[in-house]
Amino acid sequence: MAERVLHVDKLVKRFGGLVATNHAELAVERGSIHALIGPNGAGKTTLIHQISGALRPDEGAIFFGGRDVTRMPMHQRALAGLVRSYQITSIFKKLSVLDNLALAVQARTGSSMRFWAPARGESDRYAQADAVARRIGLDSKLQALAGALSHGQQRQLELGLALAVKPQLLLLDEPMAGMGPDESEKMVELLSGLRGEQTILLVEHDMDAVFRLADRISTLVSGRVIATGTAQEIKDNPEVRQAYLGDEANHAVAH
Ligand SMILES: Nc1ncnc2c1ncn2[C@@H]1O[C@H](COP(=O)(O)OP(=O)(O)OP(=O)(O)O)[C@@H](O)[C@H]1O
Repeated sequence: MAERVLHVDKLVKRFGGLVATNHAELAVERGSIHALIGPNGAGKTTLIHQISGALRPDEGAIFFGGRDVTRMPMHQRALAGLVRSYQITSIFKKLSVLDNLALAVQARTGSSMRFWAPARGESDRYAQADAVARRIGLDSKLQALAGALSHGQQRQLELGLALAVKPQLLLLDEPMAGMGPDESEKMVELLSGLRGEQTILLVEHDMDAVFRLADRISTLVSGRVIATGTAQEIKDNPEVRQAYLGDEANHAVAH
């Protein structure tokens, strides 16, 4: 069995009388793209917040790289490689694509204060930034100002900023949100290209994208993970289909 990067064990989160996370179980394997789906209000955001450290669970545990991080503050989790996109760096619109990426590389290497570091440090950072630009399909836009990019390209750059930090696990919250069909398609292609080399836990409402991208899918209903499996197993699962009845996503699940 592949190594588990993340293991969520019987997690419980209550808001007053509401059980938003109900003994949720989740295991993410290294190198996989794992999607978390569920109807509106199922508790996806609440679960992701507990994994990133923004919210503290009432019961249960979260293991990251085999280490219990349940009580670890958010910034320490990020330093350990558990990174939510937008958490560490955000786009500087007046800087070029390449400069944005070089700054994100620097955020990881933490060398901003080492002004006496050899000049090679800077050329290394730019070489790494250039490599990330190619992975996110912006290698023809290296000198463009980030603010001049299209909406879809800015989302690609945001993905690049997260990748530049070299996370052990990247939490991606709705990467396709607000995108048109062409931009979504581009993002699906880029994320597919990361398969095997970047572990991703993805929350996404676009079921078509989820079914194409995810190696494994966990379905959350009323705070509980009712099923985990491949896209086909999830599509064929009667409980999942039942949970989506009446939801706009039912169409996507049923096809
Ligand atoms: N801070 C809070 N205080 C009280 N209730 C909350 C809070 N945050 C979330 N909830 C409730 O917890 C439940 C789960 O919400 P959550 O936002 O995690 O679901 P979701 O699956 O992310 O939904 P969506 O797909 O609509 O974004 C909902 O009933 C929501 O109203």
